[in-house]
Amino acid sequence: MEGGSFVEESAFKLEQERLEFIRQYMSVVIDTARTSKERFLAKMKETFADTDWEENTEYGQLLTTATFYQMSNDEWESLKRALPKPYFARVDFVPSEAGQAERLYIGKTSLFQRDNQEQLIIDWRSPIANLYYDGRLGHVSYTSEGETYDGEITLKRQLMIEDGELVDLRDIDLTTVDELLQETLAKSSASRLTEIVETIQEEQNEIIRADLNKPIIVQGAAGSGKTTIALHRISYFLYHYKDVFNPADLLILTPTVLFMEYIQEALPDLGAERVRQATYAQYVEEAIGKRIPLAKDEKLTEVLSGGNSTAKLSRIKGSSLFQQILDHFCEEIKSGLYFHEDFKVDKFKLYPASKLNHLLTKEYTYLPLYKRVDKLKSLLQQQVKRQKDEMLKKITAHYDGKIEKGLNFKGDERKRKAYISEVLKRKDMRLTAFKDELRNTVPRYIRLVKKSSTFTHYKDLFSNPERMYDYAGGALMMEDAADLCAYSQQIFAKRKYEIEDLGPLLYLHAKLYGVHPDHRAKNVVIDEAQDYSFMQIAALKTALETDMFTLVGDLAQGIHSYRSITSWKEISEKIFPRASYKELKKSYRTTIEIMNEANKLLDKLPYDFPVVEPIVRHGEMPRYIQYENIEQWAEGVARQTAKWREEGYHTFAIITKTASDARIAHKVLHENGYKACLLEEKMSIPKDEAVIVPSYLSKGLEFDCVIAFSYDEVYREENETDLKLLYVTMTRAMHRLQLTSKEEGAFILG
Ligand SMILES: Nc1ncnc2c1ncn2[C@@H]1O[C@H](COP(=O)(O)OP(=O)(O)OP(=O)(O)O)[C@@H](O)[C@H]1O
Repeated sequence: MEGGSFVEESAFKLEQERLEFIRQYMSVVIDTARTSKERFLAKMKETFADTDWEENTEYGQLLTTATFYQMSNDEWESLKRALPKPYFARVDFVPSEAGQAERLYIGKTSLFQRDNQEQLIIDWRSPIANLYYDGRLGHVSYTSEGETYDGEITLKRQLMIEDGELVDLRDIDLTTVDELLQETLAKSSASRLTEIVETIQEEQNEIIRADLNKPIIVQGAAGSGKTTIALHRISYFLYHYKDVFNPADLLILTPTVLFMEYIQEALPDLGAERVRQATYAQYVEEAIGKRIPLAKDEKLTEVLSGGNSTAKLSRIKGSSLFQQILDHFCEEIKSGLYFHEDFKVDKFKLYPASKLNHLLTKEYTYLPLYKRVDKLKSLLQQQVKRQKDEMLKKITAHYDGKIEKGLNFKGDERKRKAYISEVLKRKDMRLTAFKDELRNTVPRYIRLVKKSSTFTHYKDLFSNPERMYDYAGGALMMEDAADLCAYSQQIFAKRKYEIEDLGPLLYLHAKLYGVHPDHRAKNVVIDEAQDYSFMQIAALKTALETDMFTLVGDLAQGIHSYRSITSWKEISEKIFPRASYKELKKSYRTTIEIMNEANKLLDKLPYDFPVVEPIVRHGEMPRYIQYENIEQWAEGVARQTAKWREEGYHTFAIITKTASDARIAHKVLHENGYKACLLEEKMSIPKDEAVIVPSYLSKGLEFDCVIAFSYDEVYREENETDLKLLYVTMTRAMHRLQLTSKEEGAFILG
C-alpha cells in the first residue's frame, strides 16, 4: 500500500479482511450452487475450519443462507469470473430518510444475501451504483424504478484488487484527479477492447445510462470510447431487461469481420457474449435469405487517386432521395397487383375485386406488399370454406328442383326419363367441377398476381431512366438518372451488386416481403455509423420494424463520405425523430502530443469539427522521419519496435494509406527478416506480432505504437479523404507515433 497514515492503514486492513471474507463466501457459493445441502454443510465446515465464524453471528447467518442460493448458469459463470476481483469501489451513502449509512461495494456482478436481500456486492449497472459514477461527495440523489432517493455520500473509495489481493485503495474527494484513469490509460494495449467499468467517466456514463427506450446518436472524437461505451450500454440494457429480453435479439453491426474479432473479447466480461454480430453485408444476406455477390469495392482507391467518376452515383443510391424513388417504385409495383376480376367459385361471386383492392391498398398497409397478398389468399380460403355448404346446398337445390319438375312431367315417359338422367348427369358434373374449384380457385385466382423476387424488381428499377427521373420528382437530373441506370445495369450484367445496392435492396425487400422475425433484431448498435448511408440506416429501421438504435460514430473519420452521411441531422430528423443526441469530445486513447498533432488535420477539413481534448497524459512528440531507401526503413522498424518492446509496449502497427503500400511494407520487412503480419479484412489480429494494415482497415483499432508508412502513396492536403485517413492513422496510436516517408511532406504536416 502506498501513503500510510494510521487511518489509511487501518482502513486498508479492514478492507483486506472484508475482501478475504467475501472471496471465501463467493467460493462456497460457487462450489455449492448446484450441490445438495449436506454437501454444502460439509464444504462449509471444511472451508471455515480455522475461522471463528460461529462467534460472529453476522457472518454465520450469511453462510447458512448460501445453501439457498439458487443461481442461473449465467450468474454462476459471472460470479466465477468475478472471483479474482469481486469489486472495485466502495461508496458510503447515508440516505436522508432512514439515516443509516450504507456501504456499497460495486463490482462487475452482484452478490446478495438470499434471505434479507442485502447486497454484498452491487452490480455496476444497478441504479444505486450510479452514485459511484455520477455522485460527488456530499448531497446526491439517484433514481430507481421511478423513485428518487436523496442522501449524502460520505466516502468514495477505489479499491485496486489483483488476483484476489487488495493492492491499494484510494479515497476520492472533490479535488482528486482520477489517478486510476490515468494509470489505466498509461498501460499497454492488448490488441483487444476491454471493459472499463472502474473508470467510466461522467460524460460516458450519461450515454451508457441514457433512456433505454429511446434511440441515441453519439458523435464522439477518435478515442473517446465510443465503441467501448456502446458495448457497456448493451451490457446495461441486458441487465435491466434480463427477464424480458433475449441477448440474441440484440445486434451489433461492425464495419469489418476484423473489427468483430477485436471487440469479441470484451463481450463476455460485459455479460453480452450471446449478442449477435454482423457486418452490414452479412446482415442483409441473412435478412433476404440469399447470398449477394458483391463487385470489388475500388471506389475508395479511386477517390484516393483523385478520381471516382461514380462517386456521385454512390451518393444518390445512399440518399434520402433514393428512398423516395424506391417508395414510388413500390407504389407502382402495388398498382400492378390490383385485382381486375371478382373472385368467384362456380357461379357464386364471393368477393368483388374492388373490395379486395381496398384491402390491399388501404386496410393491410401495415404489412409488406406480398404479405398482403398472402393474407388475402388466406382470407379467400376462409371465405370459400365458410360458404362451401351454402353453395353446395344451392347447387343441389337447383338440380333437385329440376328433377322434381321432371318427375311431375306428364308426357312421354321416354322423354321424361331422358330429361331426368340428363339433369342427374349435369348435377354430377357440376358437383365434381365444384369440388375441384373449391380446391383450386383460390390459388388460381391469386396466381393472377405476378410475384417477382426482390432482385428482379430491383434490376427492373434501373431499366428505365425516364421512370426513375419521374419518381425523383425533379430532384434528379435526367442525365444522372440515365448514368445511374446504365452504370448499375453494367454491374448487374456481371451478376454482381455493389455495396451501395445493399441498403436499397434491404429496403425493397422489407417493403415487398418483410424480414422474418427470426432474422430481425429488437435493438441495434451501429459502430462507425458515419460510414453508413442514409439509405442503409433507413433500410435497417424499416426491415427491423424498430427505432431502438444506438448509433456511434465520428464524422471526422468518415472516409467513405462520398457515399455515406456527412451530418447526423438528416438521420435524426428523418429516421430517428425520437433520438437523443450526445457528443464526446475527450480522447482517452492518445497522448496530448499525438492528439495535438492530429487535431491540426481537423483544422484543414472543410467542416466545423470541434478540437479533440486529450485526457492529460504526456508522451513523446510524434516524429516525422524521411528514409533514404526502403531497406534502411525496414531496419529502422526492427530497431524501433525492439526499443519500444524494451520500454514495455506490446502492440505495434505499420499503417499505410492503402493496400498497395501495405503489400510493399510487408514484402520488404519479410525480406529483411522482420516478422510482421499483413492484416486483411477477414483475419484476426495476432497478439505477438507487429501488424501491417491499410488506414481504412485500421478504423476502430488501437495500438501502443504506430509507424505510419508512405512509399508510393502520399497524403494530399486538398483531398478530404486523405486528410481523414491520415487522421484515422494518427489516432490509432496510444503512446508512440512515427511518420515515415520517402518524400518530404508526405504526411501533410511535419
Ligand atoms: N473511461 C475510460 N477508462 C479507461 N479507458 C478508457 C475510458 N474510455 C475510453 N477508454 C479507452 O480509450 C480507448 C479508446 O476507446 P474506443 O476504442 O472505444 O474509442 P472510439 O471512440 O471507438 O475510438 P475510434 O473512433 O478512434 O475508433 C480504449 O483503449 C478504451 O479502453
